[in-house]
Amino acid sequence: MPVEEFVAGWISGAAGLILGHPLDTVKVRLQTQNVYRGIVDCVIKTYQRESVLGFFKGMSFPICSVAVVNSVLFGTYSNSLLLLSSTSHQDRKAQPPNYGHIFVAGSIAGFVQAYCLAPFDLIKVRLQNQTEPRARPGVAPSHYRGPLHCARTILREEGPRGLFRGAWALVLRDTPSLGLYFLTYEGLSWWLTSDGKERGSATMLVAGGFAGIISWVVATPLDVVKARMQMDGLKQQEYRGLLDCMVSSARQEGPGVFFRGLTLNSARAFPVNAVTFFSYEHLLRFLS
Ligand SMILES: C[N+](C)(C)CCCC[C@H](N)C(=O)O
Repeated sequence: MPVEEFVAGWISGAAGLILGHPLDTVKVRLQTQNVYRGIVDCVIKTYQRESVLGFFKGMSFPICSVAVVNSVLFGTYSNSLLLLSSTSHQDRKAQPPNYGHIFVAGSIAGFVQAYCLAPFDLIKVRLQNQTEPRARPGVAPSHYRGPLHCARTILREEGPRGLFRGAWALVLRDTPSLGLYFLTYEGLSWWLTSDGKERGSATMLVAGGFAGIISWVVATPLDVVKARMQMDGLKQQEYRGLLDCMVSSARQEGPGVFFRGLTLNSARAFPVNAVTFFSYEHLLRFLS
């Protein structure tokens, strides 16, 4: 089993994550809280109340978890593709990709990583949604004091299943959209590289960026549902399940609700995934 794919997946994921986190925080807030008039309003309010640090809330944990999640994603993808098409990373460069295999391998990887991601993502979303300024003497502390405290509190208040709230929405979001993610990346890379040539750095950046945008566009409706399900249960439970969350969100706020965060997801997706694939490919060359 090629281990270097896991290592490359981990490091490249971390690079992308740091770059995209501030935009991710703004997105999560817009998706789950109805107090902002738009992106600019949310940025200004966050900055005024919480300073630059507000945008980095909930980041320390994903930095650790990305090690697990992204290496599971890229490792499962490569190894599934190896099983399906019996070609290794090196051989695949030489022949045209089988897009069916790529989509299936990406979807399997998406399914597996969604389960690993679920608790980490839930904690991230809960912390990002705490809009209180940093704790000071005299000011009541936030409900969650940090990632571990958040995990313990959820376990106590909502039980172990609480940590997997929204997990189904996450699995549904990630299974097809990660299939599409790898499909776009491989397709565009193949198209941009002339016959017999090595894949160039610019190709990796462009193909990675577009893979990110396309997969996020497809994933955004379920991303909204997922974020709402994850926040549910904090005060009192509002939704009876995934379908109920979809129907009542659409009824109360119109179908446009499913596209909340689309602009931000896409703006964040390009640089994040350009850097992710670029560093992934270069690390693989270096490691193998
Ligand atoms: C499948 N979905 C679109 C949800 C995510 C795909 C991209 C994953 C990347 N780590 C990122 O955060 O952009």
